Amino acid sequence: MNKVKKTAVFLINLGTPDSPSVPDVRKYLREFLMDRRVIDIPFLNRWFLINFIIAPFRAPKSAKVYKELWTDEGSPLLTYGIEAQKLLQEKLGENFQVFFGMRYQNPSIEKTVKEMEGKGFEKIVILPLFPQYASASTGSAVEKAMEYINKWEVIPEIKIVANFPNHPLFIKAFAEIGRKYIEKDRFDHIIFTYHGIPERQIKKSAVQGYCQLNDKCCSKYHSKNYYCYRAQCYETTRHLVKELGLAEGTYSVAFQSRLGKTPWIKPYTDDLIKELGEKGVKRVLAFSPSFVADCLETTIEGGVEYRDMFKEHGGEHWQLVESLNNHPIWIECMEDLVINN
Ligand SMILES: C=CC1=C(C)c2cc3[nH]c(cc4nc(cc5[nH]c(cc1n2)c(C)c5CCC(=O)O)C(CCC(=O)O)=C4C)c(C)c3C=C
Ligand SMILES: [Fe+2]
Repeated sequence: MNKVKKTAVFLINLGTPDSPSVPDVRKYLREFLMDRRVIDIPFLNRWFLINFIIAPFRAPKSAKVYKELWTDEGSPLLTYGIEAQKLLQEKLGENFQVFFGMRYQNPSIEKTVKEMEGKGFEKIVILPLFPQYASASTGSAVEKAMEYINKWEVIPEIKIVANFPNHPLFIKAFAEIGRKYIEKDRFDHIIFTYHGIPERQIKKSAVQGYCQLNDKCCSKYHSKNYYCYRAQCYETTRHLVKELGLAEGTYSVAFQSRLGKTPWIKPYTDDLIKELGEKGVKRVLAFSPSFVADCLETTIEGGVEYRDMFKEHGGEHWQLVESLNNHPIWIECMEDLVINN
Protein backbone atom coordinates (compact mmCIF):
# COMPACT_ATOMS: atom_id res chain seq x y z
CA MET A 1 0.00 0.00 0.00
CA ASN A 2 1.61 3.26 -1.07
CA LYS A 3 -0.96 5.93 -0.38
CA VAL A 4 -0.51 9.08 1.70
CA LYS A 5 -1.98 8.54 5.15
CA LYS A 6 -4.83 10.82 6.17
CA THR A 7 -2.91 12.96 8.62
CA ALA A 8 -3.80 15.54 11.26
CA VAL A 9 -1.14 18.20 11.82
CA PHE A 10 -1.34 19.81 15.23
CA LEU A 11 0.50 23.14 15.51
CA ILE A 12 0.81 24.22 19.14
CA ASN A 13 2.09 27.53 20.45
CA LEU A 14 2.46 28.78 23.99
CA GLY A 15 -0.69 30.82 24.49
CA THR A 16 -1.72 34.37 25.15
CA PRO A 17 -4.50 36.07 27.14
CA ASP A 18 -7.99 36.32 25.58
CA SER A 19 -7.78 40.10 25.93
CA PRO A 20 -5.34 42.57 27.51
CA SER A 21 -7.73 43.21 30.44
CA VAL A 22 -6.34 42.59 33.94
CA PRO A 23 -8.74 39.67 34.68
CA ASP A 24 -7.88 37.91 31.38
CA VAL A 25 -4.14 38.45 31.86
CA ARG A 26 -4.42 37.19 35.44
CA LYS A 27 -6.28 34.06 34.24
CA TYR A 28 -3.60 33.43 31.60
CA LEU A 29 -0.71 33.92 34.01
CA ARG A 30 -2.36 31.63 36.57
CA GLU A 31 -2.76 28.80 34.06
CA PHE A 32 0.72 29.34 32.57
CA LEU A 33 2.69 29.67 35.77
CA MET A 34 0.84 26.93 37.67
CA ASP A 35 2.29 24.51 35.10
CA ARG A 36 4.82 22.38 37.01
CA ARG A 37 7.10 22.37 33.96
CA VAL A 38 7.25 26.20 33.95
CA ILE A 39 7.61 26.98 37.66
CA ASP A 40 9.18 23.73 38.78
CA ILE A 41 8.93 24.09 42.55
CA PRO A 42 6.72 22.13 45.00
CA PHE A 43 2.97 22.59 44.40
CA LEU A 44 2.20 24.53 47.59
CA ASN A 45 5.11 26.97 47.10
CA ARG A 46 4.00 27.49 43.50
CA TRP A 47 0.39 28.02 44.57
CA PHE A 48 1.39 30.68 47.13
CA LEU A 49 3.73 32.40 44.68
CA ILE A 50 1.10 32.58 41.94
CA ASN A 51 -1.84 33.57 44.12
CA PHE A 52 -0.13 35.98 46.51
CA ILE A 53 2.56 37.58 44.33
CA ILE A 54 2.14 36.99 40.60
CA ALA A 55 -1.65 37.30 40.30
CA PRO A 56 -2.04 40.47 42.39
CA PHE A 57 1.18 42.30 41.42
CA ARG A 58 2.37 41.03 38.02
CA ALA A 59 -1.03 40.76 36.29
CA PRO A 60 -1.78 44.55 36.29
CA LYS A 61 1.77 45.33 35.09
CA SER A 62 1.66 42.68 32.36
CA ALA A 63 -1.83 43.83 31.27
CA LYS A 64 -0.40 47.31 30.57
CA VAL A 65 2.24 45.85 28.30
CA TYR A 66 -0.25 43.54 26.59
CA LYS A 67 -2.34 46.66 25.78
CA GLU A 68 0.70 48.05 23.90
CA LEU A 69 1.10 44.77 22.00
CA TRP A 70 -2.57 44.26 21.08
CA THR A 71 -3.60 45.01 17.48
CA ASP A 72 -7.11 45.41 15.98
CA GLU A 73 -7.00 41.67 15.21
CA GLY A 74 -5.88 40.71 18.73
CA SER A 75 -2.68 39.15 20.08
CA PRO A 76 -0.04 38.64 17.33
CA LEU A 77 0.86 35.17 18.65
CA LEU A 78 -2.72 34.07 17.95
CA THR A 79 -3.30 35.91 14.66
CA TYR A 80 -0.01 34.73 13.14
CA GLY A 81 -0.74 31.20 14.37
CA ILE A 82 -4.10 31.14 12.58
CA GLU A 83 -2.54 32.58 9.40
CA ALA A 84 0.26 30.00 9.48
CA GLN A 85 -2.35 27.24 9.93
CA LYS A 86 -4.22 28.40 6.78
CA LEU A 87 -1.06 28.78 4.68
CA LEU A 88 0.26 25.38 5.73
CA GLN A 89 -3.13 23.80 4.95
CA GLU A 90 -2.96 25.24 1.40
CA LYS A 91 0.54 23.82 0.95
CA LEU A 92 -0.17 20.35 2.33
CA GLY A 93 -3.43 19.75 0.48
CA GLU A 94 -6.35 17.44 1.07
CA ASN A 95 -4.61 14.44 2.64
CA PHE A 96 -3.79 16.62 5.63
CA GLN A 97 -5.90 18.65 8.03
CA VAL A 98 -4.03 21.35 9.94
CA PHE A 99 -5.16 22.28 13.48
CA PHE A 100 -3.86 25.06 15.70
CA GLY A 101 -4.02 25.19 19.48
CA MET A 102 -2.48 27.00 22.42
CA ARG A 103 -0.97 25.37 25.52
CA TYR A 104 -2.55 28.06 27.71
CA GLN A 105 -5.93 29.71 27.14
CA ASN A 106 -7.47 29.61 23.65
CA PRO A 107 -7.93 27.82 21.28
CA SER A 108 -7.33 25.21 23.98
CA ILE A 109 -5.60 21.91 23.34
CA GLU A 110 -8.58 20.09 24.88
CA LYS A 111 -11.07 21.64 22.42
CA THR A 112 -8.76 21.19 19.43
CA VAL A 113 -8.11 17.51 20.21
CA LYS A 114 -11.90 17.01 20.48
CA GLU A 115 -12.27 18.45 16.95
CA MET A 116 -9.75 15.87 15.69
CA GLU A 117 -11.43 12.89 17.36
CA GLY A 118 -13.42 10.40 15.30
CA LYS A 119 -12.29 11.83 11.94
CA GLY A 120 -10.38 8.68 11.00
CA PHE A 121 -6.89 10.15 11.00
CA GLU A 122 -4.30 7.43 10.44
CA LYS A 123 -1.49 9.61 11.76
CA ILE A 124 -1.07 12.75 13.88
CA VAL A 125 1.97 15.02 13.56
CA ILE A 126 2.35 17.17 16.67
CA LEU A 127 4.42 20.22 15.80
CA PRO A 128 5.06 22.49 18.81
CA LEU A 129 6.12 25.87 17.44
CA PHE A 130 9.37 26.06 19.43
CA PRO A 131 12.59 25.58 17.44
CA GLN A 132 14.57 24.61 20.56
CA TYR A 133 13.14 21.96 22.89
CA ALA A 134 12.50 22.98 26.51
CA SER A 135 10.44 21.09 29.06
CA ALA A 136 8.56 24.35 29.80
CA SER A 137 7.51 24.85 26.16
CA THR A 138 7.67 21.76 23.89
CA GLY A 139 7.51 19.26 26.76
CA SER A 140 4.46 20.90 28.26
CA ALA A 141 2.62 21.24 24.92
CA VAL A 142 3.22 17.57 24.05
CA GLU A 143 2.25 16.36 27.53
CA LYS A 144 -1.06 18.27 27.33
CA ALA A 145 -1.90 17.07 23.80
CA MET A 146 -1.17 13.46 24.78
CA GLU A 147 -3.28 13.78 27.94
CA TYR A 148 -6.38 14.11 25.70
CA ILE A 149 -5.30 11.91 22.77
CA ASN A 150 -4.57 9.09 25.24
CA LYS A 151 -8.29 8.95 26.05
CA TRP A 152 -9.31 8.11 22.46
CA GLU A 153 -10.58 4.63 21.60
CA VAL A 154 -8.20 4.50 18.64
CA ILE A 155 -4.81 6.08 19.18
CA PRO A 156 -3.24 6.40 15.71
CA GLU A 157 0.40 6.64 14.73
CA ILE A 158 1.85 9.74 16.37
CA LYS A 159 4.90 11.72 15.34
CA ILE A 160 6.26 14.47 17.56
CA VAL A 161 8.52 17.12 16.05
CA ALA A 162 10.44 17.80 19.25
CA ASN A 163 12.83 20.45 17.92
CA PHE A 164 14.29 21.96 14.77
CA PRO A 165 17.11 24.30 15.89
CA ASN A 166 19.19 23.89 12.71
CA HIS A 167 16.56 23.09 10.08
CA PRO A 168 17.92 24.67 6.85
CA LEU A 169 14.63 26.38 6.01
CA PHE A 170 14.16 27.73 9.55
CA ILE A 171 17.67 29.22 9.34
CA LYS A 172 17.14 30.47 5.77
CA ALA A 173 13.85 32.21 6.68
CA PHE A 174 15.34 34.06 9.69
CA ALA A 175 18.49 34.98 7.77
CA GLU A 176 16.47 36.31 4.86
CA ILE A 177 14.35 38.52 7.12
CA GLY A 178 17.46 39.82 8.94
CA ARG A 179 19.53 40.30 5.80
CA LYS A 180 17.28 43.06 4.54
CA TYR A 181 18.36 45.19 7.55
CA ILE A 182 22.04 44.26 7.22
CA GLU A 183 22.06 45.21 3.51
CA LYS A 184 20.24 48.51 4.08
CA ASP A 185 21.97 49.74 7.22
CA ARG A 186 25.26 49.60 9.09
CA PHE A 187 25.37 47.79 12.45
CA ASP A 188 28.26 47.67 14.93
CA HIS A 189 27.01 44.50 16.57
CA ILE A 190 24.40 41.74 16.23
CA ILE A 191 22.65 40.15 19.22
CA PHE A 192 20.90 36.79 19.17
CA THR A 193 18.57 36.99 22.15
CA TYR A 194 16.69 33.84 23.19
CA HIS A 195 14.02 33.29 25.82
CA GLY A 196 15.76 32.13 29.01
CA ILE A 197 14.94 29.29 31.38
CA PRO A 198 16.14 28.58 34.93
CA GLU A 199 19.54 26.85 35.08
CA ARG A 200 18.09 24.06 37.22
CA GLN A 201 15.75 23.10 34.33
CA ILE A 202 18.81 22.59 32.11
CA LYS A 203 20.42 20.40 34.77
CA LYS A 204 17.22 18.37 35.26
CA SER A 205 16.99 17.48 31.57
CA ALA A 206 20.70 16.73 31.11
CA VAL A 207 21.82 13.31 29.86
CA GLN A 208 23.68 11.54 32.71
CA GLY A 209 24.87 14.79 34.22
CA TYR A 210 26.63 15.76 30.97
CA CYS A 211 25.64 19.41 31.00
CA GLN A 212 28.26 21.80 32.40
CA LEU A 213 26.28 24.97 31.64
CA ASN A 214 29.27 26.65 30.03
CA ASP A 215 30.28 27.76 26.56
CA LYS A 216 32.65 24.83 25.99
CA CYS A 217 29.80 22.42 26.68
CA CYS A 218 27.41 24.25 24.32
CA SER A 219 30.00 24.85 21.59
CA LYS A 220 29.20 21.53 19.88
CA TYR A 221 25.81 19.95 19.23
CA HIS A 222 25.56 16.17 19.47
CA SER A 223 23.59 13.29 20.99
CA LYS A 224 24.48 14.15 24.60
CA ASN A 225 23.12 17.70 24.44
CA TYR A 226 20.55 17.16 21.69
CA TYR A 227 17.68 18.36 23.92
CA CYS A 228 19.67 20.81 26.04
CA TYR A 229 17.88 24.13 25.51
CA ARG A 230 21.04 26.24 25.82
CA ALA A 231 23.03 24.00 23.43
CA GLN A 232 20.19 24.19 20.88
CA CYS A 233 20.19 28.02 21.08
CA TYR A 234 23.94 28.07 20.36
CA GLU A 235 23.38 25.60 17.51
CA THR A 236 20.77 27.91 15.95
CA THR A 237 23.19 30.83 16.33
CA ARG A 238 26.09 29.00 14.64
CA HIS A 239 23.87 28.22 11.65
CA LEU A 240 22.52 31.79 11.42
CA VAL A 241 26.05 33.20 11.70
CA LYS A 242 27.20 30.94 8.84
CA GLU A 243 24.19 31.73 6.66
CA LEU A 244 24.65 35.48 7.23
CA GLY A 245 28.46 35.33 6.84
CA LEU A 246 29.11 37.11 10.16
CA ALA A 247 32.68 37.48 11.40
CA GLU A 248 33.76 36.33 14.88
CA GLY A 249 33.51 39.17 17.40
CA THR A 250 30.67 40.94 15.59
CA TYR A 251 27.85 39.11 17.37
CA SER A 252 26.79 37.82 20.83
CA VAL A 253 24.29 35.37 22.28
CA ALA A 254 22.17 36.20 25.33
CA PHE A 255 19.04 35.07 27.19
CA GLN A 256 16.06 37.24 28.13
CA SER A 257 12.80 37.25 30.16
CA ARG A 258 14.07 36.25 33.62
CA LEU A 259 11.47 35.67 36.33
CA GLY A 260 12.22 35.26 40.03
CA LYS A 261 15.48 35.22 41.95
CA THR A 262 16.99 31.84 41.04
CA PRO A 263 19.78 31.82 38.41
CA TRP A 264 18.65 31.60 34.78
CA ILE A 265 20.88 30.64 31.87
CA LYS A 266 23.53 33.25 31.11
CA PRO A 267 24.60 35.63 29.70
CA TYR A 268 21.60 37.83 30.40
CA THR A 269 20.40 40.07 27.57
CA ASP A 270 20.00 43.15 29.79
CA ASP A 271 23.60 42.82 31.09
CA LEU A 272 24.90 42.46 27.53
CA ILE A 273 22.99 45.53 26.34
CA LYS A 274 24.41 47.67 29.17
CA GLU A 275 27.93 46.36 28.53
CA LEU A 276 27.74 47.04 24.77
CA GLY A 277 26.32 50.54 25.30
CA GLU A 278 29.02 51.39 27.82
CA LYS A 279 31.73 50.03 25.49
CA GLY A 280 30.67 52.55 22.85
CA VAL A 281 28.67 50.27 20.56
CA LYS A 282 26.14 52.53 18.85
CA ARG A 283 24.10 50.43 16.41
CA VAL A 284 22.68 46.99 17.19
CA LEU A 285 20.57 44.53 15.22
CA ALA A 286 18.74 41.95 17.39
CA PHE A 287 17.44 38.54 16.31
CA SER A 288 15.02 36.62 18.54
CA PRO A 289 15.16 33.07 17.16
CA SER A 290 13.43 31.19 19.98
CA PHE A 291 10.09 32.44 18.65
CA VAL A 292 8.50 31.79 15.27
CA ALA A 293 5.85 34.50 15.66
CA ASP A 294 5.93 37.96 17.12
CA CYS A 295 4.65 38.20 20.67
CA LEU A 296 5.12 40.15 23.88
CA GLU A 297 8.69 38.87 24.24
CA THR A 298 9.77 40.05 20.78
CA THR A 299 7.76 43.17 19.95
CA ILE A 300 7.70 44.73 23.41
CA GLU A 301 10.63 43.28 25.37
CA GLY A 302 12.98 42.90 22.38
CA GLY A 303 11.70 45.84 20.34
CA VAL A 304 10.81 48.54 22.88
CA GLU A 305 12.24 47.79 26.34
CA TYR A 306 15.69 46.73 25.10
CA ARG A 307 15.82 49.66 22.67
CA ASP A 308 15.16 52.09 25.53
CA MET A 309 17.71 50.33 27.76
CA PHE A 310 20.35 50.45 25.00
CA LYS A 311 19.79 54.18 24.47
CA GLU A 312 20.00 54.84 28.22
CA HIS A 313 23.45 53.25 28.16
CA GLY A 314 24.82 55.24 25.25
CA GLY A 315 23.48 53.32 22.24
CA GLU A 316 21.96 55.20 19.30
CA HIS A 317 20.13 52.72 17.10
CA TRP A 318 18.45 49.42 18.04
CA GLN A 319 16.65 47.35 15.41
CA LEU A 320 14.74 44.16 16.16
CA VAL A 321 14.37 41.63 13.32
CA GLU A 322 10.71 40.66 13.14
CA SER A 323 9.81 37.01 13.62
CA LEU A 324 9.01 34.42 10.94
CA ASN A 325 5.25 35.06 11.22
CA ASN A 326 3.79 34.09 7.80
CA HIS A 327 7.03 34.21 5.77
CA PRO A 328 6.79 31.78 2.79
CA ILE A 329 10.08 30.03 3.66
CA TRP A 330 8.79 29.39 7.19
CA ILE A 331 5.62 27.82 5.76
CA GLU A 332 7.86 25.65 3.55
CA CYS A 333 9.87 24.74 6.64
CA MET A 334 6.74 23.54 8.45
CA GLU A 335 5.70 21.59 5.35
CA ASP A 336 9.08 19.85 5.36
CA LEU A 337 8.90 19.14 9.11
CA VAL A 338 5.51 17.48 8.58
CA ILE A 339 6.26 15.52 5.42
CA ASN A 340 9.78 14.36 6.16
CA ASN A 341 9.03 13.15 9.64
C1 LIG B 1 10.54 29.91 23.68
C2 LIG B 1 9.70 29.30 24.43
C3 LIG B 1 9.41 29.67 25.82
C4 LIG B 1 9.97 29.15 26.97
C5 LIG B 1 11.00 28.07 27.09
C6 LIG B 1 9.39 29.87 28.07
C7 LIG B 1 9.69 29.66 29.42
C8 LIG B 1 9.24 30.44 30.48
N1 LIG B 1 8.49 31.59 30.42
C9 LIG B 1 8.23 32.09 31.66
C10 LIG B 1 7.50 33.24 32.00
C11 LIG B 1 6.78 34.06 31.10
N2 LIG B 1 6.82 33.99 29.73
C12 LIG B 1 5.91 34.89 29.22
C13 LIG B 1 5.60 35.10 27.90
C14 LIG B 1 5.99 34.27 26.83
N3 LIG B 1 6.86 33.19 26.90
C15 LIG B 1 6.96 32.61 25.65
C16 LIG B 1 7.74 31.50 25.31
C17 LIG B 1 8.49 30.72 26.21
N4 LIG B 1 8.49 30.77 27.57
C18 LIG B 1 6.14 33.38 24.76
C19 LIG B 1 5.95 33.07 23.30
C20 LIG B 1 5.55 34.41 25.48
C21 LIG B 1 4.66 35.52 24.94
C22 LIG B 1 3.18 35.24 24.99
C23 LIG B 1 2.34 36.33 24.39
O1 LIG B 1 1.17 36.43 24.80
O2 LIG B 1 2.76 37.12 23.52
C24 LIG B 1 5.25 35.56 30.31
C25 LIG B 1 4.05 36.50 30.19
C26 LIG B 1 4.35 37.89 29.99
C27 LIG B 1 4.75 38.60 31.22
O3 LIG B 1 3.97 38.72 32.14
O4 LIG B 1 5.93 39.01 31.25
C28 LIG B 1 5.81 35.06 31.50
C29 LIG B 1 5.44 35.44 32.91
C30 LIG B 1 8.83 31.19 32.59
C31 LIG B 1 8.78 31.34 34.11
C32 LIG B 1 9.46 30.18 31.88
C33 LIG B 1 10.18 29.06 32.51
C34 LIG B 1 10.91 28.15 32.00
FE1 LIG C 1 7.98 32.64 28.61
